[in-house]
Amino acid sequence: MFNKLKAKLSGFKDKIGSKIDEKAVAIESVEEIVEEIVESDEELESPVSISPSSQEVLEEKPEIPAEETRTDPKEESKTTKKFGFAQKAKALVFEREFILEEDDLEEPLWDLEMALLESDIALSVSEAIVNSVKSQLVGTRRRIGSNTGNIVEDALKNAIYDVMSANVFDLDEYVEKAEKPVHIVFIGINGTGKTTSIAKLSKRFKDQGMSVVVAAGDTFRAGAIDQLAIHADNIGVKIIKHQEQGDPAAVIYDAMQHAKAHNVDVVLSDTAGRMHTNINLMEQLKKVCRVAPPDLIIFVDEAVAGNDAVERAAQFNDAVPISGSILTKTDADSKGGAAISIAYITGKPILFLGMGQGYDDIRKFDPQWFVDQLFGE
Ligand SMILES: Nc1nc2c(ncn2[C@@H]2O[C@H](COP(=O)(O)OP(=O)(O)OP(=O)(O)O)[C@@H](O)[C@H]2O)c(=O)[nH]1
Repeated sequence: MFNKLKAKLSGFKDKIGSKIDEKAVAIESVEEIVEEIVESDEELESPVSISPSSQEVLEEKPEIPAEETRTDPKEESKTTKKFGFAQKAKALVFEREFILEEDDLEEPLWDLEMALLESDIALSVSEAIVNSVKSQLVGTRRRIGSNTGNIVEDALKNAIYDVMSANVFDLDEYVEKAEKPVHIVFIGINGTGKTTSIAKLSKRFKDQGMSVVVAAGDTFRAGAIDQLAIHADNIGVKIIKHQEQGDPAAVIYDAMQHAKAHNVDVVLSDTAGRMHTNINLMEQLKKVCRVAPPDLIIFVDEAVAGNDAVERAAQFNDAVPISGSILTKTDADSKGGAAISIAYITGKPILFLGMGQGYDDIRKFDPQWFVDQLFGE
């Protein structure tokens, strides 16, 4: 997953890491070391070992408050047991520090932006990431340990996390608290994985102890109703269906009536795949939303479509405001562009990632997990 993007980010990290090494200068500083709190008399009598972080230790004896010397020995013992004190020493440490100027980063940042664009990350998102990395790295005096790569990695992680975590939304929490039945409509173009995602989420809700009905609102594509019926049968959830070419709004309305009559928790409505440019089908979608108003509209597209998926999400969002997206086929996506861009561009969060064809191959989206994947082994 995302292997090409990982390699590109790693290349940037190495480049800036070498630049930092080039610019870093050694500095000396005195550091106060406070050793562990001494808890008892016995420990007080034994010498306390100090392991300074560098060559020279400037000694400093433990300080005992003057009035303690006047107290009864038993009381003193109690006092030290109760409060203890810290063993202190000062060490002369050698560290390195650096300041990166804008000039130092100009070329690597340009390369980073190109790498992000080649990974199908939308232009405005690439710019946001590059600007964030720049503002984190340029101009501030920073001290470094031995690993310069961590400084760059942290800057990249922060930048990518920020663009991905727009309006994070917890679907499980929403469904748990919402008035039932919760109605979720799935939209998107053909073949991106709407039906499969409905099947995966049906199983997920069922595993959480909820009752689920699926509505076969894709009356347009031959075989779509049967496909959903097979999933429903495999998972053990009820399906509401009409004839092919029937009115999807009527099917979905019936599914909601059934759910209300039988205290069903969640209704997941399939719809026919459509291009956002197909005016008739978009009108049909609006009709579905009028007749059986959804609590949530989830846009489904495939991660492998990259920028196209992001543009489609934005256009669908203009037609019928989406609540969030599911990106499918991330198991086959080496670029990661759609996953990184879609929340930033639509202002609506990614809710789940499809990661395979099995019913359990769905993962609740967590931007931190995603960012960690990009820098993991
Ligand atoms: N590798 C992989 N394949 C997936 C994933 N999600 C769906 N698919 C496959 O993508 C193909 C299309 O999935 P569907 O669920 O039929 O797509 P759809 O959007 O309902 O298609 P239409 O009914 O034509 O609108 C199927 O072969 C799925 O098994 C995924 O996360 N990973």
